[in-house]
Amino acid sequence: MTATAPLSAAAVAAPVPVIRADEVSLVRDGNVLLDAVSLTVRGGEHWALLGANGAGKSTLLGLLGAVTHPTRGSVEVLGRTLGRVDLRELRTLLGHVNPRHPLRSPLTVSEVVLTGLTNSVEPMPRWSPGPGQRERAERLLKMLGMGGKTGSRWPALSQGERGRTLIARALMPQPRLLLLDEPATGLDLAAREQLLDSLDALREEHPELATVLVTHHLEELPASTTHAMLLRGGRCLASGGADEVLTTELVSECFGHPVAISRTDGRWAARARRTARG
Ligand SMILES: Nc1ncnc2c1ncn2[C@@H]1O[C@H](COP(=O)(O)OP(=O)(O)OP(=O)(O)O)[C@@H](O)[C@H]1O
Repeated sequence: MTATAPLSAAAVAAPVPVIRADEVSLVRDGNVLLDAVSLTVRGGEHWALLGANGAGKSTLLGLLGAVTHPTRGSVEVLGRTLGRVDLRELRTLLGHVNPRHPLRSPLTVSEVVLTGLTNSVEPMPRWSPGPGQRERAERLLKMLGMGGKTGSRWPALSQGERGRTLIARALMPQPRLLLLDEPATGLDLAAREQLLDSLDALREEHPELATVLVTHHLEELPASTTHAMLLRGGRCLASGGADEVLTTELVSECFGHPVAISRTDGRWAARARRTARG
């Protein structure tokens, strides 16, 4: 397989990692935003990317989503090296959910989801979806708990409903990897739980799909999370199986604060550790 061969169904089915970032560094204006970070994500793996504000989580997500190029190191998507292949082609394999989706017009939920096929914010002029595509949009919305809202208009949606609509939109081109940047931020308790249930359902229905989810809060991790990476100051502090990485010791070091981590019914929680008062 050469780096420049066109993507084929056979290549997509090949047992190569969905994404492999090898010692990636990113320098902007002389600042090292990421320093030699390596991450390999395989089909069916669900990664949590955690770290304090400014740790480099969104920067790494941008590299994984083929939005930015590394200053050093390499990123391979299904064995194709970023910078050597057509980015537009690679991006169809990567669903990126941006919570700041810049949509202004009052599209319906179904219309927003269908823009995932043209990778545009607004519907493309002179493009209309086929019946199979409409049916897929409806099916995804139903799986994400939005089946009763397909005709609702974007400006009238709650933040949680928008988030789930954007996940359905990102899934339209059948990506191999879904990148989720703080999907639960700003959601109330019920909306967060609905989102996490939807992510668990999605992962069950699409066992080949890989995901990388950025968050600050362990409570925002779905129970189906399999792996985790902790970033601190642009460096990888720990990376591997979720239960090996999401420990009291490592998470405390990552956030520079003593916390105690627990896991109940598959879900994680963090609380500050009490320090002895003198
Ligand atoms: N274009 C840029 N030029 C210079 N510095 C940048 C640029 N983009 C981001 N940074 C800096 O890089 C660091 C990492 O930013 P990034 O957004 O990746 O962090 P994050 O972990 O996602 O943070 P947060 O949790 O606050 O969203 C921050 O200190 C940020 O100020």
